[in-house]
Amino acid sequence: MVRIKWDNKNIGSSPPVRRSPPVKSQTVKFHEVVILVRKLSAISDDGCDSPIGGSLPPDDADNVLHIGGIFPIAGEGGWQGGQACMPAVNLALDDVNHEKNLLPGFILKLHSNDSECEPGLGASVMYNLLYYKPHKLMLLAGCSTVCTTVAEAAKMWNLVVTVEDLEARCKEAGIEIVTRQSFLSDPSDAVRNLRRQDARIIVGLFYVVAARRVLCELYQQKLYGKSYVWFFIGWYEDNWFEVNLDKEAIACTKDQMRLAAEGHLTTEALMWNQNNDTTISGMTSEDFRQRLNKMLKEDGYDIDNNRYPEGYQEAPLAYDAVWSVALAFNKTMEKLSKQGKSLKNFTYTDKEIADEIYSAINSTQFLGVSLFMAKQKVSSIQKKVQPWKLYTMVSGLLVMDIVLLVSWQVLDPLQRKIETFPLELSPFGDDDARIRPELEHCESIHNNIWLGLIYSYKGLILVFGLFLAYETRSIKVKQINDSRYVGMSIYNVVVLCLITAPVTMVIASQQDASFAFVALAIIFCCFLSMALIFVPKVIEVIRHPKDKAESKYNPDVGMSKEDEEKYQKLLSENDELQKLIAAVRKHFSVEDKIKLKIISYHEKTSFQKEEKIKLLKQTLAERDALKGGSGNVPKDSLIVADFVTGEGTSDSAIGGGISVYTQSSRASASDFEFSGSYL
Ligand SMILES: NCCCC(=O)O
Repeated sequence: MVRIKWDNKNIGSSPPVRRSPPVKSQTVKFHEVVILVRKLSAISDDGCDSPIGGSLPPDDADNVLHIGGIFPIAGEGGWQGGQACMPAVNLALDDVNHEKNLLPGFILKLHSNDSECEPGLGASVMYNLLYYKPHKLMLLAGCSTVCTTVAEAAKMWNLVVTVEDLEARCKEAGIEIVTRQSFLSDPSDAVRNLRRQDARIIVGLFYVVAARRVLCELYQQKLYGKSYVWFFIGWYEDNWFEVNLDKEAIACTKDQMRLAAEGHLTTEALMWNQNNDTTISGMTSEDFRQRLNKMLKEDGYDIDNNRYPEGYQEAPLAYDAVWSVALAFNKTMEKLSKQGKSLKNFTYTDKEIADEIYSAINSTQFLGVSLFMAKQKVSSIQKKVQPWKLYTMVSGLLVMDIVLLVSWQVLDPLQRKIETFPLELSPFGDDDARIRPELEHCESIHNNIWLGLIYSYKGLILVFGLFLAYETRSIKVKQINDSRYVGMSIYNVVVLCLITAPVTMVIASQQDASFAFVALAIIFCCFLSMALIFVPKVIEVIRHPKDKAESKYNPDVGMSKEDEEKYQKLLSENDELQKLIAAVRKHFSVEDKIKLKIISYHEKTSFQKEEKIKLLKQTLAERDALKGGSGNVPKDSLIVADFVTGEGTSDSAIGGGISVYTQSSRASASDFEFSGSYL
């Protein structure tokens, strides 16, 4: 899922990563998921904003499905992608709500607030969304650092932290991580430590404002040039290292920044669907671009002069995210209506329905305006190789064998032939006796032609098998990840054939030796091939005996081995968390738990965040007082989904994924029961 983007308009196929041309950074695009945003406008009494889409029914109407959003719009220094994603979300909600075959009789309504890409504020927004009615079916968030906070505070998102994932992968690949540095606002000590540790390959995970500071610092401390390799996040604007220098009081000139940035590597997601296919909404991605541009122009952005708001690249992901939520709800509702139930009355204590929702989200596939969804459509198509096709192919090969062998037998049957040798003296010393050795052959008249025919046909299949194994060598799809073993088996067959064929020709006249040699070669070959194909499967079944039982969570999607392992890990962590939650629930009140969870997270972070905790605690206390101490979070439970990107800051970053969690009780914002796995 890697693409390389050489410039913003020319997103192409996959050339290898290499050093960038002068000044311009090269960009490797990674798969990116979805960020949703919502304008911080028209804030209503409940602390959240009014619905998108004009004259929608009131909050408590039976036909409204509520979702929550924590999105980055204002603020500085982080990622304010909501500026462009918000119009995309507006478009999507409008389209979804006007699609009469989708959620018939219901509309989707988003309640959101601005996190400013600030973790503390994000936690407060989350609290408000959970605390006030109406109950939200799902919570969406964007901006990695906020997602991390929400994940920590809510103790349920369990997303892979980027940095940790990167470290684990480096370890797997035998790459030693010399040091890991983080900083709050001044990177000089962090850069100095890198120099001290003699780090030469450095991965920087921070937002663009921090990136400019780091770049200037590494210029000052001379950590640039051919002796260093810097990796930065790729979604910064193209000339990020030479803009806003005065505004941000960067103590380097443009030339110095250019020099320091020379040759750095960046990674970025390919977000726009590159095909001109009509997508689920009836638009092509170009139609979507034009509609979005029109909205942005109306909002005052000078699109004609390439002045795009932040998050423009991610806008199709935001648009598709709303469609995926709507489709998943739709699927769940159809199932529920057959059982006389409704999504509207859903509580997450109902594990069965929670599983239905999770399964619906996991198996939702459509062609969207973003590459994320377009790629899903292409897909794990590959996975829809039906078993009957495989059976047909194997049967075809078998029929071919039968035809060849029968033709051989009918047209030129194998016959017993006797080869005689010159008379030999008797080994018993009898002068009157001579022995004539005879060798029985079982062959046809045109034996060599038939053998040549069969060898050529089998040889072709062997070569084709090698080709397939080579082509699928990097595919990690469970159903077809035999390629390595198939390759090894074919290699084994080829080597044994190359040895056995000439040897049997040479020793053909020594019948017993020839027979033994061929028989042993065949047995060894079959044994090894079958062991290579089946032993790993048996080991897999022994290691993950529960796989089959849990396949209901993900009936249509083939998971990679990696995803499966993550999934298993999450399931066991989930069990632990549930036990913990049950234990904690016995001892603390609802409000205590919310405070404790949020406080424990923030204790781990910065002074700045602690300040926000104080505010949050104050808010909680005020609300306690207002509600006479009985301010519970909504009685019904909540489903939370995360559509986040895969990058973040150096001390708190978050991996991409779509996760669904269910709140196991009305207890607290952080008491959630995880009920699914990553995509
Ligand atoms: N592509 C923008 C990602 C922003 C973030 O992860 O915070």
